[in-house]
Amino acid sequence: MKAKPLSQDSGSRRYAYRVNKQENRKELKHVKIDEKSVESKTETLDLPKKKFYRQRAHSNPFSDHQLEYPLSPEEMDWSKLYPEFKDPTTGDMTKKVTVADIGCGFGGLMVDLSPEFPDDLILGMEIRVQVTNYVEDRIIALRNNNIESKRYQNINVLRANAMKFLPNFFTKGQLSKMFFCFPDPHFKQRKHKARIITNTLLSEYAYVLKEGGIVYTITDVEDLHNWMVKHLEEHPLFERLDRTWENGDKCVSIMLNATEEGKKVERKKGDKFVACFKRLPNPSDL
Ligand SMILES: C[S@@+](CC[C@H](N)C(=O)[O-])C[C@H]1O[C@@H](n2cnc3c(N)ncnc32)[C@H](O)[C@@H]1O
Repeated sequence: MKAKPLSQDSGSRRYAYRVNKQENRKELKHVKIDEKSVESKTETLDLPKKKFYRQRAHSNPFSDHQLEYPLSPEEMDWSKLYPEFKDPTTGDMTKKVTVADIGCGFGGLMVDLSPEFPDDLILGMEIRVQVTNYVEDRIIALRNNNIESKRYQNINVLRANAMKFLPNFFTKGQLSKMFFCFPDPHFKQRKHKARIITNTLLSEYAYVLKEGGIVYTITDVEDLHNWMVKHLEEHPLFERLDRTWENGDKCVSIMLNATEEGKKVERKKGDKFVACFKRLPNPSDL
């Protein structure tokens, strides 16, 4: 008989850990923390451990993953992800998501962006289930452990295929920043169509980005960097920003150092290639 993977073997530590975290997640995920409970609250939550969230390195972006997504942005209930930003009297959100980390992986970029942009709602989109669960658990723990300062209330993650459903989540011109940090390189020629920057997808990114909004890209794979630059430069709605701009931008320095992939590249003393692009006005608006 074939052995079950550890994640499904009810006797394994990983299974027990995941079940426990899942219960926690169900209980804490959408809870707005009651300030009155702050004084009596002493329990700190441990940050999740990556070893319990292992899964395959890649997920096919063309598969049908049975993902949940709203029929239109109006149907999305953001208050579940950012309960602190729900107006208790009107029930409306006081802010909209304006920053998206596409393929956020383990969420390091959002964690570092959060205190720098406390008034922006930042959303990570991640296709892999266990990686998304890890980020959810990380944010639950960070919020819980920073109740008084209310830090990390402006970040959250959604399991989503960013190559398929972006306009279901965001209205036209909603975003001011989109990050593509160390995207999967899909090295083989026949797999290039699975890359997250393509002509068609760039038009979708241009739709959800506001005029003057920024696309940030970083990778350690030079060929992928050249690919992203070529496609973005060829697109009529994007213009590359120069090195001086990059050097003066706070997000570039965060992006260079905060992500888990970036740290891995750092340890191996690899190169990091950065390119940033500004969303231009639609020609019809000129
Ligand atoms: C190499 S990792 C980089 C993670 C993170 N940005 C970092 O720098 O540490 C690429 C991530 O993108 C995710 N991903 C790939 N295609 C995606 C898609 N279509 N939608 C959402 N996430 C995707 C992968 O699951 C993976 O976690």
